[in-house]
Amino acid sequence: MIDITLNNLTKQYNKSEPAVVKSLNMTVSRGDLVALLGPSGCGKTTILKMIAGLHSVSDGEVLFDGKVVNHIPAEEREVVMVFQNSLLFPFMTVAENIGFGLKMRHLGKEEIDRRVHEMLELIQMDGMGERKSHQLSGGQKQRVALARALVIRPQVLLLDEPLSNLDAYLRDEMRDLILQVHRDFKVTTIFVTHDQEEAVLLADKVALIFEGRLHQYGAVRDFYEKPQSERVASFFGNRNFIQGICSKQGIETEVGTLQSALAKDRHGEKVCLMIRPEHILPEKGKENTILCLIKEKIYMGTFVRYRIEFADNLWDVLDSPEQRAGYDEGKRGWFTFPSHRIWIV
Ligand SMILES: Nc1ncnc2c1ncn2[C@@H]1O[C@H](COP(=O)(O)OP(=O)(O)OP(=O)(O)O)[C@@H](O)[C@H]1O
Repeated sequence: MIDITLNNLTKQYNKSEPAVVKSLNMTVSRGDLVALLGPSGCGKTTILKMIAGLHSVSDGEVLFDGKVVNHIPAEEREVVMVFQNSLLFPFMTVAENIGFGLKMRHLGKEEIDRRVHEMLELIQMDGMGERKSHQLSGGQKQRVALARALVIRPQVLLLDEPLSNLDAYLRDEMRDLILQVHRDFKVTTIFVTHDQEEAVLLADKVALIFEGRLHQYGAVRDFYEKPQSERVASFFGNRNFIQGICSKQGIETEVGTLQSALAKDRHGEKVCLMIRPEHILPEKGKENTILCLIKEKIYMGTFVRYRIEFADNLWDVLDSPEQRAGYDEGKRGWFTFPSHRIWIV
């Protein structure tokens, strides 16, 4: 296991175009499982490839355990990268595919057989070692690709969209396998994804990237509860924002004065408030109560989602399936949220 530090890491592919990764600073501690999350084209794969040594660094540094590795070639970095559609060698069996890296390192046949067998057990494909890649399902190919990467016992595992393109069942299986691998092999792991759900399902920590810049880095929970900007909150599915100005009485908004302890000591400051959908109750409360038009009501099985409108704002509310208030579409209803549930972004 090693620590990875990115120090002002920058990548500019073409001099005539802006950098695609811009002065990125972050540390992935040994044994962490980190998601690089962001929309398509924000530079995630480029970052991963610079860590792997597959792309040069335009400026800044990649450090492994405090040592700069910028000039160390990919094959000497003890890093493996598994691509989304990692191709297996079609002319080789599953076992030969998995053992390939060990053969290249000139290990003896017995040792190779033993470690390949270990890997086949790990990916629950014992007995399938003699199959060729065309005889495998998509999920099995992905597991073999992971085993082929891990068999050389790398210090760092880099994964490109590991759960994408898998149906719900295979997604859970692959997730369990990656978590097991991470635990058993104690390997520092970074994966890239554009899918917030994939990041949340798998990662301990998330690094959210927009246009090559790091916008927030930390525990998954903080992205929901303490997003650092409206953009970060929106990316995590939140649409409940309202602008206000802090005053002695609370926060003055277009729907009246809202109460929040966070407004204290911020008199006169303009703020953007966020309230999560599950923290809004469909009832008339003592404070922070708004009368809204029910634009939409959808029964989702485990919860009911209201889309509510007030003073040009469109918010989401999640309620239990028992629907305490039982508001109907097209009608008006009271909603409230406790002051400690307001977050200032
Ligand atoms: N080899 C390259 N030469 C020039 N530009 C490149 C190269 N590779 C990537 N880019 C550009 O760099 C930007 C970031 O690409 P990158 O693949 O790192 O993004 P990403 O966040 O991983 O996207 P996606 O989720 O779609 O894979 C894009 O604008 C892309 O066109």
